[in-house]
Amino acid sequence: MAFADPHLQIPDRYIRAVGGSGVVVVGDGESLELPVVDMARLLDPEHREAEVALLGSACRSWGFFQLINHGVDEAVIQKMKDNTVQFFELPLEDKNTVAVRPGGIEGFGHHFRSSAGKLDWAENLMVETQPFQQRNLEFWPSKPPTFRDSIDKYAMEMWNLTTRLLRFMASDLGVEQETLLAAFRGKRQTFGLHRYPPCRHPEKVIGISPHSDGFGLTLLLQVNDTLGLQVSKDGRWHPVRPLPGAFIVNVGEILEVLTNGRYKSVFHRVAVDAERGRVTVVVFQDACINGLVKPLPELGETPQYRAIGKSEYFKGHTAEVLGQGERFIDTLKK
Ligand SMILES: O=C(O)CCC(=O)C(=O)O
Ligand SMILES: [Fe+2]
Repeated sequence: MAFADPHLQIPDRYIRAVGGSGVVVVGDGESLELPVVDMARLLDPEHREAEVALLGSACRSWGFFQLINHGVDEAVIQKMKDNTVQFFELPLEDKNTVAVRPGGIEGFGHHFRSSAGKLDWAENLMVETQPFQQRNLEFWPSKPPTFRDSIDKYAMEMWNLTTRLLRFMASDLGVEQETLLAAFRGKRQTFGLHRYPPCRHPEKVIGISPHSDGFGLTLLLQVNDTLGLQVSKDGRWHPVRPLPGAFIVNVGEILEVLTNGRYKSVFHRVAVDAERGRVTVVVFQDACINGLVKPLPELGETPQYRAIGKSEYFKGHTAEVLGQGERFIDTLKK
């Protein structure tokens, strides 16, 4: 595999003519930091109002924030981190026992390809974790032995965290909590575990090409402190400096549509480091209203997006017909 031997030439299918990790990033001094939302303050009646406003403004202006004091069981987080690292350290043949199949999404392998057919400098494991009946355990690694249990417990924690966040988002948006929760309840939850190996020429490759997330809400956990994630704001890439123990949360395209454009789903990408690998655990929470992607009725008096069926939406989102800087939901705008 290309990643294994640091002395090998970088294969052409990873090399980006333009748009490698070297492209303009804001300098250290001028870099804006992501907003930081404090769950302890959201839960404290004395600070709630101000913190809800901060959460709302983060979702409206950045589409991203860091979440501290989130209350997720630290032992469950640690197990998930350890098992993810142990899985990626397995020999390739072990990882390939859950290899992604042609045309499939779940499993281990390379999942992301730019429109020019170039590969991202990463290996990934994708598994669907909810609804329970839809779990394909054949794609859940049996090594390390505690991995399945770790995924199961982490899945539950992430759903609970999602419901906590949605309640405060509903409050910011001025909608009934239940209306927003109902759009997410019982829907798909997908895990994306990513490993970005170091690369001797990071400027020639990219860990994940620029994209905006297609589901409702994304909850990202950095397993180590290697930098890499960059968020687009005002036409420039801002490196995210993860706070110890924080989650990085971002608005997906479906949440943008549900809020009728109030919250923003923004482009982000991952740059690769020359010396250090990076591992992340990403959980995507899906949403829809009676099988449709459309604005919540309470917010959609004048809908900004036309309603579309779920399967048509996913076909559109995954099709490689969009140019750089375009999102599928922009094609739904009225
Ligand atoms: O690993 C990261 O930092 C970002 C991953 C990501 O953007 C994704 O999985 O959609
Ligand atoms: Fe993403």
